[in-house]
Amino acid sequence: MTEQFTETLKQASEPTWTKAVEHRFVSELYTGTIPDKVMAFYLVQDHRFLDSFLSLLGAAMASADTLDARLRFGRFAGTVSGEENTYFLRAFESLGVTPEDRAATPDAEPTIGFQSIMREAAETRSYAAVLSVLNVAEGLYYDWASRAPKPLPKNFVHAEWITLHDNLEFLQFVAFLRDELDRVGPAVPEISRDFFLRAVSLELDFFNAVYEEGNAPDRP
Ligand SMILES: Cc1ncc(C[n+]2csc(CCO)c2C)c(N)n1
Repeated sequence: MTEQFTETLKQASEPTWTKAVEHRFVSELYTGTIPDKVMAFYLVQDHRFLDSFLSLLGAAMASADTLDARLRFGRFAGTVSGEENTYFLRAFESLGVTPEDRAATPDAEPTIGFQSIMREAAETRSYAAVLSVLNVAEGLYYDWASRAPKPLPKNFVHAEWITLHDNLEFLQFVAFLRDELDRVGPAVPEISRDFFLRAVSLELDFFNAVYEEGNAPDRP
């Protein structure tokens, strides 16, 4: 059954997928208790992720095999370029992160890893490879965001990072990505699996990096 293809990939990525979705960063985000220093580090790194992510979306638009898919990627690229970038800038301001601070912060290892896997997927010109990375980057974020308990934290820096990944438009986009990979992935299972599994590992590494020495205080 072709519609189980993404489910098979997700199962194959366990236990890493669940470790990422249930990460300490996620549980502290739910309760609004991530220290500012940790959140600032995460968002500075993630803002860089966004840059390569937009070029991956461009590759999706170029490699898609239908007009409908191209239109959806185009609309989504518009949302990401507008609202999401605004969130980052407001969050940096609220956390006291200046443009100079950002410029002085080097890319963390998982940031470099993500930039290269996104570039690599784009360069394959394979729609399935691009979709595999997108399914992880979007599906894994929807998975944890949609499980957030209510009420959301008061601080918008935390609350909006949840609602950006748990809203109707995002849910529909995640469902679209899944349907697309279920449709085109089974013809190229090895490349799909390779990109999917590597992307899940990078997601976990990305969360782990924010708690590594130098970035975060120890647990109280
Ligand atoms: C490491 C990392 N992985 C996935 C996402 C999720 N994500 C990246 S771009 C984008 C599109 C618009 O929200 C989404 C959902 C992230 N932010 N950071």
